[in-house]
Amino acid sequence: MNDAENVKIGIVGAGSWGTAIAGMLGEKGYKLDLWAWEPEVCASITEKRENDLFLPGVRLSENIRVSNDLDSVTGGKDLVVFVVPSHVMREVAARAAQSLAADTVLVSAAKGIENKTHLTMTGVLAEVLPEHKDRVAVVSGPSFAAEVARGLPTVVAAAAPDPEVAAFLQQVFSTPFFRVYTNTDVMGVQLGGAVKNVIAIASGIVDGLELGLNSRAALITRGLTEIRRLGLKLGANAHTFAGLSGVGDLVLTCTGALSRNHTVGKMIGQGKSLDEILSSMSMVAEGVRTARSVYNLSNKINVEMPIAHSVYQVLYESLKPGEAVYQLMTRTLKSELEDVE
Ligand SMILES: NC(=O)c1ccc[n+]([C@@H]2O[C@H](COP(=O)([O-])OP(=O)(O)OC[C@H]3O[C@@H](n4cnc5c(N)ncnc54)[C@H](O)[C@@H]3O)[C@@H](O)[C@H]2O)c1
Ligand SMILES: O=P(O)(O)OC[C@H](O)CO
Repeated sequence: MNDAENVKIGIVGAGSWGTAIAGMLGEKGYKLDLWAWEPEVCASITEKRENDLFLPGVRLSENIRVSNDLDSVTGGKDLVVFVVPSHVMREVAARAAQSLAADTVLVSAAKGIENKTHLTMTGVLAEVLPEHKDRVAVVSGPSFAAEVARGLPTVVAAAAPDPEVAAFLQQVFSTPFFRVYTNTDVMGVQLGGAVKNVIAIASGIVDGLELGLNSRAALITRGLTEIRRLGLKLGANAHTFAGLSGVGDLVLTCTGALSRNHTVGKMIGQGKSLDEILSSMSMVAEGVRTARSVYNLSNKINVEMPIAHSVYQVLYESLKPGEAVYQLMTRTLKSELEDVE
């Protein structure tokens, strides 16, 4: 593995998060390539040094070279960071296959679970790019792009099955305002990041219905129980859910006004329809699709996830938000210690 200073980096995806990561690594001194899907994003960054579609108001380092040509961004790199929405990860990764060098480390910075396969994003990358499967990692944690872009202190986890790969990523990504902890629990780190988006929709609904702070705290706590239950069934480490990618990201997304997932939930709680909400958004709220994956996956492997199921029913089966709350509150009474391992 190349030492962290001389690493050649490609970033695939110039939405708000890919652009913020590129900006941060560019400021750190890396000369890097950034792939944008939209020609207008490419033009905006090239001409104005700003991504006015997805991260307006943030001046981007001259070290970033942006392109619509995927192969030129992924070819000959030591590290390629995939930051596209989860529903296009498979298609974009497949397009990158021919240009990737054999020893390139692949990182997912996206948060989602694929609808058809129920794979996490590193699962998708490993399936599409099998020769890289031992070098697939994830960076995840409480990190609003807009705050990272402003240089506000942020702390996340980098997880890879190989601790050396995780340590390499820690060196590459860390700055005085972006601190990275390593982990080897790739499944746990990703489940925390993906499923918190579903719980954040529920939290937004509670806020939209003006149900108060007690409700929100309860939702975060019981939401974490659901995430951990799913994670343990899928082989994750329980400690990961007490960490940055677990409770850290869950609290941020359930309480932060910057969250797209929380915003979607809030508008639903205020009476808007999902179609109406999604047609007014250019950004992705991953929890909307992940709710479907979590519903089907948890049914398949028999994991009890009542909050996540309620979100699914509100989004896709016309359950009224107030009715969902009533159903959750009147479930069979149980012991809190049932869920402690
Ligand atoms: N924005 C954040 O604060 C943040 C933080 C951490 C993780 N993430 C995760 O990063 C991932 C990317 O989200 P984002 O917030 O950067 O995106 P965004 O919502 O800001 O922008 C949408 C992105 O989707 C891309 N896109 C849409 N259709 C596409 C297609 N067919 N092919 C390729 N690209 C397509 C657009 O080019 C753009 O990059 C998501 O999984 C998200 O959960 C986001
Ligand atoms: O805006 P959201 O809801 O997609 O959340 C963004 C990040 O995942 C927060 O860590």
